[in-house]
Amino acid sequence: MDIRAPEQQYNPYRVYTREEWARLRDDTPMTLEPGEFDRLRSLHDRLDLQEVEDIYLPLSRLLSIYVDAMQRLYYAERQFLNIRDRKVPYIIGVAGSVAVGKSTTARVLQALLARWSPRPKVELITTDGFLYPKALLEQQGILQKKGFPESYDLPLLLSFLSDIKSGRRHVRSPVYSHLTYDIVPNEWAEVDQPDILIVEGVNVLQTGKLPRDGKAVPVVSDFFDFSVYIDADEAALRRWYIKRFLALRDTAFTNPKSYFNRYALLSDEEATATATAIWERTNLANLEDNILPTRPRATLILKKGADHAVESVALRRL
Ligand SMILES: Nc1ncnc2c1ncn2[C@@H]1O[C@H](COP(=O)(O)OP(=O)(O)O)[C@@H](O)[C@H]1O
Ligand SMILES: CC(C)(COP(=O)(O)O)[C@@H](O)C(=O)NCCC(=O)O
Repeated sequence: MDIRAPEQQYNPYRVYTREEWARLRDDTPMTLEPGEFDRLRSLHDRLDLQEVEDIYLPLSRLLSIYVDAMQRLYYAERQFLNIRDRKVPYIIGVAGSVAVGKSTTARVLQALLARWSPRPKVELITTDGFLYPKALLEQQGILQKKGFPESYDLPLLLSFLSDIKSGRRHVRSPVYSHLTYDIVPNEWAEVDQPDILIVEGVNVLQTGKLPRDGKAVPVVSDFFDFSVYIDADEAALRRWYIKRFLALRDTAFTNPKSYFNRYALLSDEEATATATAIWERTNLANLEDNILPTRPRATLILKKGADHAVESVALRRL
């Protein structure tokens, strides 16, 4: 037990206020066009010029240092071992609760990193493509646990990442549809030897239970070179989830093909009650049991305030 006062104990993270972090941008140029912000922003997330300048440009600068250093280490080791093979993709994981804004962060990073010079090939995948099909989740009685570790085809995700890291060409990932609430049959997203791959999903930092006999069991984050956890207080996440549900009721859910079409005619009060119930039963339970416990495994933690803006940044010490 560490009996030192909390302020004297070792903290694996250096923590920066938004203002301190923003200064680390240095002279990193803004490479996004004004018109791109709407395309990159998810429903109800916040993304403006200030957020990109203060948070994402310093992060892009930091990542360029990490990627460059890793490449040099990789070549040095290849020289030492006297082997020649192609360089492996650099993989960045993006984790956090449902409704925290992972998709926005992942898309902004993809856009910024793709504009480094010389232009790297930056691909993005979301882990929802590796959810089991709805029929299988129903059969196992876990449809209400969508997003929990047991709802994913983990061996398929691990073999996908292993193929990417081993330099395979045309690696395919299944595709998930929020509209049908299911995997799309016979549709694939293809990843073809990127320089950088961003892997976004609620559970990407999970380790599962490690076997007692010491047998090697890969976990998703074994394939990551860098990871970002997006954090926010539960009260804010709940509010964002409910607000998004109300917005989807008036848009996506009105499509007769939407799995949630039956919610399209709910009153504000009814929709709020339904969203609160889904939040508590599924997404809050998943946050508490499976997602939040992985936060201390991230390289970088972006903490958002009630207005979606990042208010502090924690970077793991090397
Ligand atoms: N039922 C739904 N119908 C349509 N789009 C949805 C639905 N649920 C979530 N989305 C969209 O899917 C994306 C991923 O959402 P989510 O997994 O909650 O991650 P995050 O909010 O952290 O990006 C977001 O762009 C969100 O707006
Ligand atoms: C599809 C998700 C599990 C997240 O997938 P991810 O890409 O993070 O693996 C989540 O967005 C979701 O739809 N959850 C189901 C419960 C709900 O409708 O809120």
